[in-house]
Amino acid sequence: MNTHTETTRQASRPDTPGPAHQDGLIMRDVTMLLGDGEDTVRALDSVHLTVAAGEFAAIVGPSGSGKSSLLAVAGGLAAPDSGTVTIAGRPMTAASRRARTALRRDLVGFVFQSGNLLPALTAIDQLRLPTRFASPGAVGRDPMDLLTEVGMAGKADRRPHQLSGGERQRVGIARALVTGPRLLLVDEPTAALDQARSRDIVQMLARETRQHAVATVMVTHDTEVLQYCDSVYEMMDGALSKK
Ligand SMILES: Nc1ncnc2c1ncn2[C@@H]1O[C@H](COP(=O)(O)OP(=O)(O)OP(=O)(O)O)[C@@H](O)[C@H]1O
Repeated sequence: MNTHTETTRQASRPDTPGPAHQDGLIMRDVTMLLGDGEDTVRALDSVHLTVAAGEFAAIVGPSGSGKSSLLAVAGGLAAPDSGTVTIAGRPMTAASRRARTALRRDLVGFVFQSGNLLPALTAIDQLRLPTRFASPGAVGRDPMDLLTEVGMAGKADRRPHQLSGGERQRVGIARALVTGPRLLLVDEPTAALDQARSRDIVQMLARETRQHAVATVMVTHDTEVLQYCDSVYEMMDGALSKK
């Protein structure tokens, strides 16, 4: 546990203390329709999901069942047709589009399938970039400390093409964590990795989630890594149920 970061976080966000679940993600009765006319799809159908700070939740389900839609709405990238989304006590769905963008920047980290790194930047600069856009007073983490934590300190000056798939994913995860998010949304992090590297990456996500009290939601097709998660949900035709 990074005591300094935790203390600073409490001190700088006096409006969000309380039970751990209030510090995490709460989705209540969330419905989102996509498409129009006869082609309308209920991408999310009355979804309820609570992920506490420090909890690592996994979402599985067939292609087209609504998993990406769920991540998009949870992270404030898309607005649902009805229902509410709260992150660390902040109501995302009640916020204007502009306010939602600011909340997303301060509260949410995204990790994509292949790391999604910028080709021209070194590993350390991938982490420095988001800290430049953070709100004044935002609680961030030191880029080099974080690279060390994910085992990438020795390759801080390498660009993405000089890294393996697993190493790129480590940098992508570190980048998502550098602004000190309260919610981490992870989309198929092991899709391009072999089994051993997949385990390493998911174990690292589990450790980061607990040590830094982040609420983490990971979409995965990889049932092998579910053993490292605290809760597992299944998405089916837009409806979410606990497994
Ligand atoms: N822009 C859109 N317009 C209309 N329908 C859409 C749109 N985007 C997605 N959909 C539909 O919404 C449903 C949910 O899609 P979503 O991408 O959330 O599923 P998914 O579970 O993430 O799939 P995958 O595992 O293949 O990524 C699908 O039926 C999809 O065809």
